Amino acid sequence: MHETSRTRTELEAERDYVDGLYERLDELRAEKARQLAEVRRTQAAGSHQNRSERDAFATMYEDRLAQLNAVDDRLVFGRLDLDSGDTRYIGRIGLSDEDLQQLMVDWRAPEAGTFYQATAFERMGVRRRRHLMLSRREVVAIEDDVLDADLLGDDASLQGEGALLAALDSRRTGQMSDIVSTIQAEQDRIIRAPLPGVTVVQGGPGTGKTAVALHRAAYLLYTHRDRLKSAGVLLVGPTDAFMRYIERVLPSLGETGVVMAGIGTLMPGVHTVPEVDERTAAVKGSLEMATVLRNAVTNRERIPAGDQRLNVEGTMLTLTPRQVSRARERARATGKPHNEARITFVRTLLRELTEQLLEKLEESSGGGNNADRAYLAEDVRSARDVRIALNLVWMPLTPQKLVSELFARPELLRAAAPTLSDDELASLARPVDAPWTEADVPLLDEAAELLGDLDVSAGRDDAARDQERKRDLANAERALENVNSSLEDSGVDGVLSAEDLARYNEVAATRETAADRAAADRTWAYGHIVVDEAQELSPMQWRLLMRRCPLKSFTIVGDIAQTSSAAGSSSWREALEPFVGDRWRLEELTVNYRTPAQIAESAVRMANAAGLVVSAPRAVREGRFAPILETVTELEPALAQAVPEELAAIDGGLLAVIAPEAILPGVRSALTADYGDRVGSGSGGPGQDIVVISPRGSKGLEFDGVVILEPQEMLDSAAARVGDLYVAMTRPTQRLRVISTGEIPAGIAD
Ligand SMILES: Nc1ncnc2c1ncn2[C@@H]1O[C@H](COP(=O)(O)OP(=O)(O)OP(=O)(O)O)[C@@H](O)[C@H]1O
Repeated sequence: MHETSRTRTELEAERDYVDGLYERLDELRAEKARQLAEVRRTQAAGSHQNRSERDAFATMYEDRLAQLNAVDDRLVFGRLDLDSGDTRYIGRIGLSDEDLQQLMVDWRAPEAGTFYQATAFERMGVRRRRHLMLSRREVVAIEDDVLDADLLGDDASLQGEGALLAALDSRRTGQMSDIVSTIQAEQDRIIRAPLPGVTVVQGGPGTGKTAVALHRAAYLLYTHRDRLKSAGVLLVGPTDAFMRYIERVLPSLGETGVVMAGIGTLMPGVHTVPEVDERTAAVKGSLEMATVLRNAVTNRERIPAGDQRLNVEGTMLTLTPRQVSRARERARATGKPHNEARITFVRTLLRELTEQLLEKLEESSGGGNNADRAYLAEDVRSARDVRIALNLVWMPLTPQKLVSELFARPELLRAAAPTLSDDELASLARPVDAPWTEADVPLLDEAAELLGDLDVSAGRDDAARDQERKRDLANAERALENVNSSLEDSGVDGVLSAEDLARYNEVAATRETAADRAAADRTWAYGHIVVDEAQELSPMQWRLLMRRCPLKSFTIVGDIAQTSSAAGSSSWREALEPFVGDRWRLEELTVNYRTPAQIAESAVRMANAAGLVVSAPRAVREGRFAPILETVTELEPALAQAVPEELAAIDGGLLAVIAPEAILPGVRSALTADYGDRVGSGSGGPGQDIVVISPRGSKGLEFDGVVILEPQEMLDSAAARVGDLYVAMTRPTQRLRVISTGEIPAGIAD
């Protein structure tokens, strides 16, 4: 048969099959919608238990429906033809027909692994791998990798090259998209790495670290559902702009159970601003702060200088330093945090003061006093003098109060931080009502650990919640016996467990998702944590994250060469050693999927010339445009000329103007004057095709075109790091233009 007509017939056959898959998807959606409507209709009636069961089902159907709706785009993307003669379709979720015959395998399932891993050298039972490219619901192209050594050319390392290059060349939207159809073998190995332990993924710019981190989160939730579902997975990124950039990827993979948080948002209820002063960030980020905070807390458990006279209902009692000191020892011996140990402290002193009151009253009445001890204890407890005296020596504290007063009162800070230099102390000083910064979050978290629960009655709430959960679980088990069969979902996921249903029950009761609850609870212990741009984390931030995952199950992705925070790391070993010793494994990503070779090479030359050693990944694309370098006398006219030219060259794509922090406001207002609402920040919003951003703000993001202003300034300014310019230069997917009123930094040109 003629080649093109053969391809046409194949294409038609694939279209038919894919039509069938969408039909099945629509059927399942209709079924879920019907079940949901039915449950809602009967919701009002019945006993409390019946109602909560129905709520649970309603929530579950809503979740399933949302999942089915999320996978419409590029539902299926691959097909494997196996040595056994079987054919297997790979897609975003698993689908089976009514007779439970498998129609499509979930990309995360073990049987789908070969789609990403098989090569001509190690075929893994695969004869042919086919990539299906869809536009809406229609197959528009197919591309085959024939894994038969005789038929192959030299380079077998890129899988589905056509599909991959099409994905890489597509215009950027300001929102990251998933790469599920073109995951490459070295990425897949990391995505499917075992759950336990710490996996560090080091990779240069554009090697897909963020993509891998997100797909790994989805893979882990799918594969280790039982272990991770209730504990959840936390994904931490550097900035809110970055979190917005990646927020749609997981839903498009059908996952809603991941808590995504910027590192500055991990203290519930505390809103933060960036820490602008590098020196302050470095001091706050160092592990010494853990000791400083411990000292700050113990210094707030004071011994008064002399005896205190306390008036209790007209009788004068004496509180001696020795009494306070003994009570403090007892309280500290409980090993509890400050606020909780305070109960022992107060109880001990109240008992002693009550004793004293009793003695005094007996003395004054000649031994004949028979006042009820309980009454006297109450008198002591409620006496104003007593309350003030006890509070002065052992004040109940919130983390916010401890930290804000520590930084606002030099004498407190000096006493708590004897090892910090005057400069370091000065960098921490600030007014008591200053806004919280991102670097304060781990300090507040540390303080919360040292202080414990302020409202000790919260302990009772926890107990009540536990009790309720046990009851939910028992109800769920009973309910499941009756209805398990109706839960079978014809192939979309498996059968629910009692735990599942209990979780849905809880969720239904509180009307929030498990992820919401986790995000709102500072002490939530996650089953796994994925950290992106991890090189930026300070030791104190690491310490916080380690606390959030007692199992120490982490995926850590980053690039040491891109570190820009003064508090960040210069080696993975140094960053992780204090927490996990050498118990971590290193994986590397070596291919740059974003930046064309001409631009990537220029960035590497610049970094090397400035003394930064970078791992230089191999760029997948040559690129059509060499970087444009301009030395000008005045910046503004040069920018005014460059922007329209670049916009035209990227033909409706997204353009970033990356400038040093100091000139950013001027650049923004100049561009806003010309382009109005089209100018945005971060990765841009709807209708925005120009963003103005600092090098650090651009971290993790990407754009079709990038204009860098004053590159030398990015290297020279007080807080500058070579990594800043390196990050800026590696953001474009198509074009780079560098404009400078001074020298163009060495290495950028050939
Ligand atoms: N296998 C792949 N198929 C298609 N696109 C890919 C693949 N791997 C990576 N990409 C694309 O390459 C670009 C860079 O990926 P990503 O942002 O994850 O890289 P990164 O290593 O986190 O980069 P950086 O460290 O510079 O922020 C993204 O547009 C991503 O979608």
